[in-house]
Amino acid sequence: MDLKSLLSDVHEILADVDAGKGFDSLSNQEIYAPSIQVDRRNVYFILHHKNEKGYVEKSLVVYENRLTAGDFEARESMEDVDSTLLVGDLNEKNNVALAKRFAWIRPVSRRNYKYSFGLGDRLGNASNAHLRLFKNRGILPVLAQQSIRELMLMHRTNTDVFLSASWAVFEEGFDYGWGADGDHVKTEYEVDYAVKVGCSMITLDCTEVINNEAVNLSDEELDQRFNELDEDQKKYFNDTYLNKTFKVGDSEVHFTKHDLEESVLTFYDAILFAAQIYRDYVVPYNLDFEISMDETPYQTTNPNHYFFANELHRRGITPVTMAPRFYGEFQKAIDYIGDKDRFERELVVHEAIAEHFGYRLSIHSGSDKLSVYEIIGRVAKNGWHVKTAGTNWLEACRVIAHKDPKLMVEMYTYAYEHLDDVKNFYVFNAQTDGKAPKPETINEENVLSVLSDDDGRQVMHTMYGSLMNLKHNYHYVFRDKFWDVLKKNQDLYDRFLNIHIAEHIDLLQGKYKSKEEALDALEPKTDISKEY
Ligand SMILES: O=C(O)[C@@H](O)[C@H](O)[C@H](O)C(=O)CO
Repeated sequence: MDLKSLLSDVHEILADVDAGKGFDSLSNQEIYAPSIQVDRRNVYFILHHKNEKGYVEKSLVVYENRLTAGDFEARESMEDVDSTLLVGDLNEKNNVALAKRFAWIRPVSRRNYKYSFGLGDRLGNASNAHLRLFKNRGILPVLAQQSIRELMLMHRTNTDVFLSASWAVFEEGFDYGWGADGDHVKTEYEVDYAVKVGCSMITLDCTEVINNEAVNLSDEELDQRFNELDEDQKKYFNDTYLNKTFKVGDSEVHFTKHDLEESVLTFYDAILFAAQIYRDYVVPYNLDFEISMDETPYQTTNPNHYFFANELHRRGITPVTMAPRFYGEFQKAIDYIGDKDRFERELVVHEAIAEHFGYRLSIHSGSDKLSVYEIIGRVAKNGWHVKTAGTNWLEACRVIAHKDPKLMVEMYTYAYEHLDDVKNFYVFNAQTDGKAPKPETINEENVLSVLSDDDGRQVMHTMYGSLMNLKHNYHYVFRDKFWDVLKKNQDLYDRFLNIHIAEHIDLLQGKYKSKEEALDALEPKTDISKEY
């Protein structure tokens, strides 16, 4: 690296600051201008250098008083008067050093934000595009959001997820605030893991402690099971809820005997677990707390939701968000399935319950649900948290389908033929309905169509781990080729991400009133891949 030339770049930046100029005409165009930070006479920025392979290599440049510059790990450096100019990697040590200087590269709670959006980035290279889209939108992006399931299947660590998000925040100069979610944590071990990495939020997934048998019991069986409880428990539950109607906003929630007994037998274990995690982790670490029950096989009724929220409230617990399992199907990678009118009617009551107890609703598997975002945006007046994740991975697959269709055909074929790999991790239509495009019908000319087919999308959405970690003779079968294509086409990936997530938030924020209107406005009318 030509350090003398970099030193003149630093002096040019300082001169621009003194002259009150911006950084839009710097001599060195490898300086990524949004990353420039100037603090007194100290200067920090990220360099983008395109190497011979066509990959963008990123380096951190720091010009800081020599008495403190030792916090950073330099690849190379030089002294200049009382300062040190150094060039380093975007690694954990340098991220920690920067966080001492810029607190906003550390995640914050969603507590003070009305709108927040989960952007699970399975590959670790989507956050820059996301941040450029979220600037000035008034939505807190939860950039670091990978479930334990995704970490395990992708062979990633939460540290990697956290750092790739934090570096993107610095690089884009995004000081509005961002979140890091220990997503779908189910045990104390997983909660502790998320906390110790530095997550600002946990999504406590109660699936394992929710009793799903209760919902299938007859009234007699339910009553028999309920009457096995301690006398004082039964007295409390009956006195508090039986045949009671609770007013929440303009709505009401009524508890029949069935509602009460089903709610207790289904959720009381989960309530006690959530209360314990709250006591042992949320309070001590001042965590942003989300409770999710969206991956249970049965819908969360309005009485179920009220019961859960009220029992938390009695214990002095108010989550930031709660994720019931709403009416209808919120499956991975495809639009909402169900009666939208009934979805809206019940969402209104769920929203009233959330407002009554002081939290927001969280919409899980929120990606691609374009047909109900207008409803959610309009009904959730208290604000919303929408969580997407695998949908960004599919936009990376879109780059592959455009730039290396042969590779995409091979990946889809493998995913289709090995779909059983994920049968213990996900539940989706493509596993059973036999509608996914058959590999023998897919070729280099039509492989892109897989990403606009519901079942094809679900096959690719869930098989990310199998695809990226498959080896033959100790070599990765797809991973290295996948990354080679993606790194050479990061700009195209960023463009696809921007279009795709804009469709989500423009509908949620009411810019467009229907899925059709949003797609017509945002979906390219030509093959934009040819521009890259
Ligand atoms: O695949 C996963 O485990 C995640 O994408 C998870 O489903 C996601 O974080 C979520 O809950 C919202 O889509």
